[in-house]
Amino acid sequence: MPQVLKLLVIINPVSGTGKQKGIEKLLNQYLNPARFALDIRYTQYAKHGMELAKEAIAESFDAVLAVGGDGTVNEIASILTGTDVALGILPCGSGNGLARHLGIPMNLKKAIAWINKARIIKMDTVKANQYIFVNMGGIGFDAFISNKFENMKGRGFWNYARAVLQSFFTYPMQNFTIIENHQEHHHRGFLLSFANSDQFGNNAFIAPSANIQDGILNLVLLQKPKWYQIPLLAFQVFTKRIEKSPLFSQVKGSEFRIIQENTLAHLDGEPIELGQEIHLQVWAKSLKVFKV
Ligand SMILES: Nc1ncnc2c1ncn2[C@@H]1O[C@H](COP(=O)(O)OP(=O)(O)OP(=O)(O)O)[C@@H](O)[C@H]1O
Repeated sequence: MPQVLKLLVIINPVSGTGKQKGIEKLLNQYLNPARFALDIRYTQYAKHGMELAKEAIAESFDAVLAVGGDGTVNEIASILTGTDVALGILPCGSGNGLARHLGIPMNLKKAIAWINKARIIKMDTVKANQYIFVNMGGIGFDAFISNKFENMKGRGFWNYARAVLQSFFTYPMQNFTIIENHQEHHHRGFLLSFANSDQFGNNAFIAPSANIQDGILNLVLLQKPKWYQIPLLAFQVFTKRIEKSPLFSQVKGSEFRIIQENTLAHLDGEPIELGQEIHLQVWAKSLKVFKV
């Protein structure tokens, strides 16, 4: 008989639009007790997820189930990276990028059933200066939007779309320098995404060929579309066809230095001051995650 896994459930009560209310009842009802022994803790303030993940390691839990959005996943994953403690996700955020990439259902009852039958695989994570991200980082327009979105009251897809529309036409192109193997390449672009997985969240595929198990980071440079190019670009983003766009270019590698004009970046959707120089390094197969 398979071993019962000691599972710490970490719930962010303020993530997303409140889908996590009632989650304890669902877990008690649907999580397989023959496979998981549960303990449940709530985050009480920003970054508390990191402290709770440290408790999971100190208390010899086998796995953590993150109940929240990409920010909560990032906090917990950044602590579990390089350890034997596995990460599962019950998606309750606005974008749920990594959860979607892993194929976790957005419906919580179905997501719990998914966890019941999942196995554990190892995925890559990425170091960006002294921080870790698991899904997507970036500079330029998407960093600007993540900062704007954080300061907005509402969450969810439509509020995110509103933030994008409000700034899209006025946000200027930026200079980015990409340094790989001592070779400098100068670019101008609208955004530069650091893609470990293929999507931002909400099935917006900025890097359709990115894979969390290949030891490779896809750097995607996007040019600013003219207004009449937006419908086709949006179609290409949501149908995994963006690589066909003339606005898209990409380099792949495991280590880069990036120089930007600004100091703002985002890591897994959370805005962060990373400075003008960013050192990106893939940490291959460093995080255990649940996957069907
Ligand atoms: N009890 C709390 N009170 C206030 N902030 C919290 C609390 N618990 C966690 N946080 C913070 O909430 C922030 C948002 O969390 P998260 O990213 O999971 O949700 P979201 O922003 O709604 O989803 P998404 O990232 O998918 O848009 C994180 O930065 C986290 O540190």
